[in-house]
Amino acid sequence: MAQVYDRVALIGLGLIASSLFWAMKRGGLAGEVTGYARSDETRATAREIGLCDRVCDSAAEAVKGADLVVLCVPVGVMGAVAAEIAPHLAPGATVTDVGSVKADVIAQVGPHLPEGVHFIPAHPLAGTEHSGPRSGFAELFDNRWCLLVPVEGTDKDAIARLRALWEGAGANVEEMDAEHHDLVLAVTSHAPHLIAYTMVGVADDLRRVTDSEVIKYSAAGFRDFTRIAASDPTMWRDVFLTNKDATLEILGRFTEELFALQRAIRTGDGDHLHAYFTRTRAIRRGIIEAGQDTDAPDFGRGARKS
Ligand SMILES: NC(=O)c1ccc[n+]([C@@H]2O[C@H](COP(=O)([O-])OP(=O)(O)OC[C@H]3O[C@@H](n4cnc5c(N)ncnc54)[C@H](O)[C@@H]3O)[C@@H](O)[C@H]2O)c1
Ligand SMILES: O=C(O)C(=O)C[C@]1(C(=O)O)C=C[C@@H](O)C=C1
Repeated sequence: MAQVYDRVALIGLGLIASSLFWAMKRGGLAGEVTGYARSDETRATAREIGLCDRVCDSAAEAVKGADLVVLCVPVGVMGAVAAEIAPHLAPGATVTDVGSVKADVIAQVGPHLPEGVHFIPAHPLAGTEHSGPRSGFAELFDNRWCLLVPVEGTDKDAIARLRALWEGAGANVEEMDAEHHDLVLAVTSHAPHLIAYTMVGVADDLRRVTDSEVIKYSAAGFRDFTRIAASDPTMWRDVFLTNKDATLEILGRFTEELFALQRAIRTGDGDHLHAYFTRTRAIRRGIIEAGQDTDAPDFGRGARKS
């Protein structure tokens, strides 16, 4: 695969940055990759495991001369990091991010960037419940979506280059506008995470009553909830605080449906329950038939490493 950028800087060295680093190395997509993380400990780990060609002690040093800068920090601090790096960006460089929320990140970052720097927000729809510099792996983005959310008037060549990077990292790339992105992700990722957090919290409360039975006998569905609920607290706190409106809109609809199901159970309305579950089963089958579940063994892609 051809090199896409001469110099890439990764700011924040956790799951997504480390996965992108290994994917870039696998594909020969970047010349030199520099990296910076806020904590001494993370930088020391990165040096120890060879994460980045050069680990820098400041964000300013990491972005110096870079033609691509990737912000891989929690969405709540994107603006502060952008302010820190802005004076040190090379003219003509591209700044992108991997944040799970887009409108708020655009509002935070955009105002800090100087004229002549291209800003192309992005979001790879791939992750695990693990975090930190040791958690990444080169295959994370294989056959996953990466959404680019360019603001109006962005340079087409700069977009094409970022697209080539993500495709080289294994992802399928599409463009979307920020508001739509945030609503779609509220349905497919943010609200489901909140529900998982809540369900595990409920079980934990119950555990105090029934000793360790909830954990001991936990079935597959609940185990999946516990995996999701083990995700990084800082990342998810920031996701909910920055995608507030869309998440509250979806949770409102969720609550209405839940009340309707609750009522059907109380009144013994089996027809309602059966019709509802038939509809949801068809949705799952539609996803599988469209080949969009990369975890499904039906497609021979194997289970995802996490
Ligand atoms: N984990 C996922 O499933 C997933 C998937 C797609 C996108 N994202 C997004 O990617 C971004 C990174 O998530 P991650 O899972 O890699 O998190 P992570 O916790 O593994 O890594 C975050 C890194 O940012 C560093 N950091 C935090 N604040 C900083 C600051 N002010 N300056 C410099 N470094 C700082 C942390 O020390 C850490 O190295 C987030 O915006 C998240 O929303 C996460
Ligand atoms: O598989 C997981 O652990 C994830 O939660 C990954 C997941 C998701 O919801 O699908 C989480 C947050 C992202 O912004 C993108 C991907």
